[in-house]
Amino acid sequence: MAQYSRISGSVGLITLSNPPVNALSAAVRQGIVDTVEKALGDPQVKSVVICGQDGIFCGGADIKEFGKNMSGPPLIPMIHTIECATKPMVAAIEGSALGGGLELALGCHYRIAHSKARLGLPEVTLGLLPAAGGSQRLPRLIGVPAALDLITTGRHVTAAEALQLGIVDQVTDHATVDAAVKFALSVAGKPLDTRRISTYPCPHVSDVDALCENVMQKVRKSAHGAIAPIACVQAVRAAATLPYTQGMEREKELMATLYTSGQARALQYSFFAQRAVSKWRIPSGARWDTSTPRPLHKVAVIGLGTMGRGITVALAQAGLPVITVETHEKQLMEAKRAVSDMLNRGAKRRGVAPPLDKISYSCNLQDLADVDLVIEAVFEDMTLKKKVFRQLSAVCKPGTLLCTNTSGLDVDQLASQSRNPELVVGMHFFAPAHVMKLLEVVYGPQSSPQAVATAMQLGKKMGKVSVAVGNCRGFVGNRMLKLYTEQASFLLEEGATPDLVDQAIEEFGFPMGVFKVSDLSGLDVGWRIRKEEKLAGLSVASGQSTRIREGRRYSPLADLLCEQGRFGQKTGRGWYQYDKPGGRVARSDPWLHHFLEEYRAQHGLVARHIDHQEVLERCLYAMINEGFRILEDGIAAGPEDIDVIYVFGYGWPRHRGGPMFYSGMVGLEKVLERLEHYYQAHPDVPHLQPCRLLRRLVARGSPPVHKWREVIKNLHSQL
Ligand SMILES: C/C=C(\C)C(=O)SCCNC(=O)CCNC(=O)[C@H](O)C(C)(C)COP(=O)(O)OP(=O)(O)OC[C@H]1O[C@@H](n2cnc3c(N)ncnc32)[C@H](O)[C@@H]1OP(=O)(O)O
Repeated sequence: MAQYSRISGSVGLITLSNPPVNALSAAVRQGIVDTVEKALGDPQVKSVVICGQDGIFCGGADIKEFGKNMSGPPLIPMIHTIECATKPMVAAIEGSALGGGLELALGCHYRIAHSKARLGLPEVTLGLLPAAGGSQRLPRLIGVPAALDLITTGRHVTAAEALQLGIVDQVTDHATVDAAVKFALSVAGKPLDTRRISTYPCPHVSDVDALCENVMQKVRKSAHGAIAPIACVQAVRAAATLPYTQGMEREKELMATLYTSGQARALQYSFFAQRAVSKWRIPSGARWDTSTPRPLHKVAVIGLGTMGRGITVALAQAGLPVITVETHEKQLMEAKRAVSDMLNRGAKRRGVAPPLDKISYSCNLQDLADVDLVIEAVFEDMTLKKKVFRQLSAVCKPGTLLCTNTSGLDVDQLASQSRNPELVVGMHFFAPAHVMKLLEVVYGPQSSPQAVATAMQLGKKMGKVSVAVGNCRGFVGNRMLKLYTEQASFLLEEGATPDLVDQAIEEFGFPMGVFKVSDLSGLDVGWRIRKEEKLAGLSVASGQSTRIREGRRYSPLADLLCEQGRFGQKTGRGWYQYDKPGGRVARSDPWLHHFLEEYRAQHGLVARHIDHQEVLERCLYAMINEGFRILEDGIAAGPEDIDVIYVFGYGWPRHRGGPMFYSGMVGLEKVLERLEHYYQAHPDVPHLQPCRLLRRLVARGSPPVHKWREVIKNLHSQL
């Protein structure tokens, strides 16, 4: 797992070999120990180059080994031996040097990187810290402020930035190993005392305590309860204040707490879940590795409201020529200005030229005759969307893929409007579409493998995490969200306040509570949909109780607020009050509390004490139960799909893995027991009734989440 050869007469070349990313598995570590010993013991070898096979230096520790019994040589002494070597050790960095890979390179005396290489210590994203000396060597090499930035965020830096920071000694545009060998020849025999990073004093910072405290506060605010970023700050502080050996002890202590934490498990699960969803397969049998996407030369977006604009920006930034269509010239020009502004701002941030020339603007649908794919982003109205699909079907060339950006309407109904329903899929983007990472690709029973593959690949090209899901009301994300928001409203009826509910949810780790999100997105959006569904407004059947719809409990609270013109931030009033329409800072609203009291009195409801635990159980378990139903229905292929959707699209705290993973952490028996309890207390809320899959999993001894697919398969085969 590490190959050894001697080249140019006196350079020992060690090549890490563990495709695809040369992760430091037990075998690779053993290989490094053996080959380093060989190189150091060979009198003909005067210097050594360490590189990785297939254009990648090393992706770090083998994450698959985490949580298993440790075998093979540990990293710390291995890197220490390299640093102590009396022959110059040179790291030749191509592709990536991440985590343990960069720590290995920091143990070397010199680092030469290819200009396209990326370097970083992303352990924090896996719930860990760079515990193979990285937290102690990096601050000594580049200073405490820069090390704090890299280690607490886990961000990857380019070779150019790495050179500027002093992480690498040389950057090359040519063959990296050749450059490193040449360099190794030039430094053979030179003293190494000044090249051992662990012996460096940490560069002085005037008030290290204040600096660390400042970063700690920032990290606490953005971490939403994640513990690894905090441990990272503590480890770097140790580097700044303690001698190296004591700093290493502190690094070890901090790592011991993180390594066994549920958060590390959740984040590592999330890492693999994100990759698993790209290997999609759908009930028709089509799958990622046997379906060929269609090449896209030109794409179109119809409808330039908020969503259409964001999608256009994301497409242009991905380098795709886009033609956009709006009905009226005035709206088209307004949208053009907004899109250009967004592109200019994005380009300025990234230091590149804005891709303005990728976009053309039109008011004529006929201009779409030659596009390969259209994303329809018109108003969320089935009649309008159907009309657009009929028109597109008539205008576009044969083979054009028609995609709808609906957030929950029936994709099959839209497909039925097209001459080629097999070429229709949903592409559900999340607002703002040029920022949010999630894309739900919604397939119907007729969607061709090529249509799904093309939408999935387009999502990837746009930098999205794409998840293939089946067609149902709300798809995966919004279908589950409905249960969560519904429980939140019921809790208000029973005695809670928006402030209490949001506080519980934010303490759990969501960046924003359910009511703050509702104020931000606008209460009128849901109100319009509920009116269309005849759940709210004048079309509610007369004689219908205010709090019952279709025989189930219904909370009209949001409708009542809308009737008062309280649409959220945009009107300056919603579940909270704001200093002005468009204001962003939510303040508790005495009017709302009084309104809730009156509402309860009017409906004979007696307010009771509700604690954070109940808020979480009611809101989250109702949503999780629906997640199990979604798996039962085959709408999502596995729990990973649901979890990725929630982490990337709905602010679910990543260090809690996702709703399905979280249910496993809580214990499926407990989730089942609490749902049974709440269903008994609220028999008029059928969604609280534990679903079959949850019961089946508990009956099977609550297997870990990676085993659920087997149980789901068995359940499906019995249906
Ligand atoms: C203590 C802790 C220490 C010392 C650590 O080092 S923790 C690990 C730190 N390293 C990382 O966090 C890097 C993780 N990997 C990546 O960021 C990326 O994979 C990459 C930038 C290295 C390559 O990206 P890309 O080309 O897009 O490829 P994929 O991400 O799709 O990965 C390809 C497959 O490799 C598997 N993989 C990647 N890294 C690791 C790893 N460190 N250990 C084990 N396996 C890894 C990944 O899961 C993909 O597998 P498949 O899906 O193809 O089965």
